[in-house]
Amino acid sequence: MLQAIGLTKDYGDLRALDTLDLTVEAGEIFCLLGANGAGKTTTLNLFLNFIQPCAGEARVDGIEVAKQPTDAKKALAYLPEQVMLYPKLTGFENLTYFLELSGLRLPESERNALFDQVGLDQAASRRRLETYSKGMRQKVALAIALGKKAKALLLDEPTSGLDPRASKTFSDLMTNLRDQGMALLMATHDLFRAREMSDRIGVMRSGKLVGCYQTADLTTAELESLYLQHMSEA
Ligand SMILES: Nc1ncnc2c1ncn2[C@@H]1O[C@H](COP(=O)(O)OP(=O)(O)OP(=O)(O)O)[C@@H](O)[C@H]1O
Repeated sequence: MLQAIGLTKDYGDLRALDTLDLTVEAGEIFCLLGANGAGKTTTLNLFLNFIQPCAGEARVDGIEVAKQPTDAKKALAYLPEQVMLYPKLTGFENLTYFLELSGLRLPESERNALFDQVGLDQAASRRRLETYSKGMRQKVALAIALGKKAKALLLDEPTSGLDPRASKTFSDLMTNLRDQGMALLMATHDLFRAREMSDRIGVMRSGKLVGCYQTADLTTAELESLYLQHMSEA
């Protein structure tokens, strides 16, 4: 569903992403780990067409992002570290507005059902977004993604700033989306949650994918040890 083929991005002399080859299948959660500046956000930004590759391709559902950005975008949803929604509108109004921007007019019952799916109760969905916690704002963004029937979800540092309970709720939601067939690519520093929710984990360093692991084969301690080993390699 998500495919990077020799994907490369330079900023002047700096190679921010170096010939990345990566596939995330439908029904899979792939977590990208790596130190600050390793190239995780650059990877997401290339899939989102926020930036252009210097070489290689990013593909979404077989569509080359740089060549057909509008079509690629239809299949994608994005959850940035800080969800950008309208603070003066309610969660429900935000959902309605963003779905309409995507050309979707769903009956109220279906919009309510989207909030049920992400675990935001109806009373809360009628409150202004400025009163929401980070976890609640994420739920609105996920309801929008579900409403759009996005096939793939890109996430940047989604669990930073979430308390342990909200983080666990978030993790359960992600595995639920995965089980519905969505492909999820997540940049994170949260080894514990990455280990808990993902199917595969990639470790990036200096723009390169230096390790790729099946999560089921690893304990959190083993993952941490592997991660530190990669970070200490010159
Ligand atoms: N617009 C830009 N101009 C110049 N350099 C950039 C730009 N955006 C990113 N970089 C550089 O590209 C490299 C990769 O950055 P990127 O944001 O992808 O890292 P990251 O792995 O997401 O880090 P973090 O964990 O801090 O979010 C870094 O060295 C960064 O300074």
